[in-house]
Amino acid sequence: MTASAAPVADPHLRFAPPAEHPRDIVILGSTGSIGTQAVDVVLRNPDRFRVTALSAAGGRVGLLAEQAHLLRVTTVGVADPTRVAELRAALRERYGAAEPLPEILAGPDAATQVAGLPCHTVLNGITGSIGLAPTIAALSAGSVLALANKESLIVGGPLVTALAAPGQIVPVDSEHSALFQALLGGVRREVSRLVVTASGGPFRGRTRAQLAEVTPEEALAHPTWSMGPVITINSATLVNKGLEVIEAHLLYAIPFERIEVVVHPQSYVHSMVEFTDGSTLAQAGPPDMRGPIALGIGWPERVPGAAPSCDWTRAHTWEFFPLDTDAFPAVPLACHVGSLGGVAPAVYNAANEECVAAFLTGGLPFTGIVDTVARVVSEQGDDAAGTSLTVADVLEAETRARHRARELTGTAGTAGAVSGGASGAVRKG
Ligand SMILES: NC(=O)C1=CN([C@@H]2O[C@H](COP(=O)(O)OP(=O)(O)OC[C@H]3O[C@@H](n4cnc5c(N)ncnc54)[C@H](OP(=O)(O)O)[C@@H]3O)[C@@H](O)[C@H]2O)C=CC1
Ligand SMILES: CC(=O)[C@@H](O)[C@H](O)COP(=O)(O)O
Ligand SMILES: [Mn+2]
Repeated sequence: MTASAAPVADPHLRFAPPAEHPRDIVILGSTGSIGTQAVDVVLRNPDRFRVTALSAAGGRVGLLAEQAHLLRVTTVGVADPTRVAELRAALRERYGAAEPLPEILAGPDAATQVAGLPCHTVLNGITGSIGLAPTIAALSAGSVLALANKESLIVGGPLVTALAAPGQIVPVDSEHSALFQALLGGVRREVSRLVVTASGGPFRGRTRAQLAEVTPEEALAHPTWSMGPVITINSATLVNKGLEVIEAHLLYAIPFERIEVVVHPQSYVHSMVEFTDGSTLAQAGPPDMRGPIALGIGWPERVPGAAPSCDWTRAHTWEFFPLDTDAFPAVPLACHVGSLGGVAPAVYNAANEECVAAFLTGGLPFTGIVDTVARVVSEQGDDAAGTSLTVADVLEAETRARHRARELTGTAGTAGAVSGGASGAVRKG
């Protein structure tokens, strides 16, 4: 895959005009881990941010209604149309009888419609490749895209990078926010390597044989971050780090050979940029996503007190280890699909989303996740690899990969992925 010559995330460029306060923000996935932390950042900074619209799948309508009321939004989107009556009742309870309710958009395209509303910045905090259409809508509307939903960039690949103007995407993923900040230390031709840190997940140090019997409960116990279930399992398999290497390649137009992963169990150093003169710039802070979220929606300004800073009065140690790719082959597999390009990253991601669902429901052993993804990639990853990509290509590749993953895991006919994927509609299962 050749990344576009101009990086879509570039801290030296300002896509939007100088910030006006308060800045209008749209939050997609507002009821999730990223979304609730974003709401927290906004509520603590009412002079800087005004949220105009929210969207969610529909699993937590009480929370969604509470957020809508607290933020006084004009529009609420919900992907599952069967939850509208409950949402309206929850809104009415909070707004009282007299006050008009926000407009409700419902159905599989609700998030995409919300993403296309006029605003300064759209924060995409949806989980899974179902975030692709909203990402495209936000970019097409000319908004800044504060991107947590890495899957949309990865499955869309050159489609998304071609649509984004240089500087239009501001990363929210902690590693990519760190790279973004460290890249300010030099110009692109002076960058020699991107070094992406990985916590190593709850099973760091185990051999492949020791991974065979681990349970969903153990895999959901991330050592340093509290996140939604899909990314938490992805951190345990290191698929998250594989996705993040592709994400770094697409955001910063750096070839895979110059992107490295290093295991750093404390999750204080969020990533590093090495420059041609041998100097390395690292970005650090205690693991707290409110920092990258605030930077993503506030860029180019920093939000004072957004997240705690390091406590240098206390002795502590930061360790770094090489990645064990025998126990955790997801990262080299991701580099392989990233280099193939075309739909190969979409196949990797779609198969993984299905396998994570199968693992969480007890239908697949932990090591079966990446084994199955590798099998689906070997069968389907070369299809349309490296060719120009359309949304239809991505959706078709995803459907085939999901189908094959379900066949291989024996979950065909079940509810499937936690998020329905780029071609799906709403949260299932
Ligand atoms: N959590 C974290 O710290 C980090 C997350 N990320 C990335 O951010 C994204 C979100 O992760 P996270 O917050 O952990 O996930 P969660 O599972 O906690 O939240 C997902 C959110 O997406 C919503 N959603 C799901 N499907 C749809 C849909 N079809 N339309 C609209 N909304 C939908 C959910 O709604 P509902 O509540 O109704 O189900 C929920 O609000 C992922 O891409 C993840 O990889 C990246 C770095 C860190
Ligand atoms: C907070 C964040 O950005 C996550 O993507 C985090 O990086 C997950 O931790 P791992 O390093 O274990 O994947
Ligand atoms: Mn991350």
